[in-house]
Amino acid sequence: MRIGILGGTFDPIHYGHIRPAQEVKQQLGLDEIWLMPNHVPPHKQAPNVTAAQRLAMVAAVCAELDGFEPCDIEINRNSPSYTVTTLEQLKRRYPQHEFLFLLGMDSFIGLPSWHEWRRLFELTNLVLCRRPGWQLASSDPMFAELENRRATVAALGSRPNGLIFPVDIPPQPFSSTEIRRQLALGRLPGDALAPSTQAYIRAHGLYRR
Ligand SMILES: Nc1ncnc2c1ncn2[C@@H]1O[C@H](COP(=O)(O)OP(=O)(O)OP(=O)(O)O)[C@@H](O)[C@H]1O
Ligand SMILES: O=C(O)c1ccc[n+]([C@@H]2O[C@H](COP(=O)([O-])O)[C@@H](O)[C@H]2O)c1
Repeated sequence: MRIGILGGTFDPIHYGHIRPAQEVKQQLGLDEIWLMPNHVPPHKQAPNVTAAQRLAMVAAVCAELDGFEPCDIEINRNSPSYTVTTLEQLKRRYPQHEFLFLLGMDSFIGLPSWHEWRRLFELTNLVLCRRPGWQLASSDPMFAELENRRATVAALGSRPNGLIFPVDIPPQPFSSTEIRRQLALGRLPGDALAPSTQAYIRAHGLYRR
């Protein structure tokens, strides 16, 4: 199977995660998307709710979507969720699958700060999703990286690593930070959250001040 992995803190999961992943699955004809919450985010403060709660919200969303699965490999590893470590673990555990790693433009611009980031290109292909508010300047070192590794859908199907596919998707102007801010003010941003996520947040009283 060809599987797209979207890793994230998902604090909480929102349509800026879900819709790009759906588009990627459809445009690339992937068999599945795995949504993978991290345990210890390498570059962020500790999440606002527990890992189990973030995974539960992700799992509820996956249950409503065809071909979406939650992946708990990082949650079950009690060490920083470095993506290269995870990809090696996934490849060992599922040698029969091909994995592609999905990420938004903000993550891509920050890639040089990731643990052993160049090894990502030995392990996988990247699918780059645009994100409102994040533009790749031609002076950015990642601009040249993208141009050197830019792939078509056909090329992506012929090589398992080293390529970047920038996917054309409708922009999704959502972020977990803004959603947490709204929730702390007592507002439920219904346009940004799946019904199951809204229900979980309400039932567990999450993100209140
Ligand atoms: N609106 C969006 N459009 C495209 N990609 C997104 C969007 N929101 C998040 N992503 C991508 O999804 C992955 C996981 O994101 P994450 O869980 O950190 O959400 P976030 O909204 O950026 O969170 P926070 O606001 O807490 O930083 C990252 O690769 C990120 O770039
Ligand atoms: O490997 C790293 O050093 C690394 C640094 C920052 C982020 N990541 C991964 O990138 C994904 C998105 O991260 P975040 O912080 O935007 O939620 C998630 O799977 C993180 O574990 C990975």
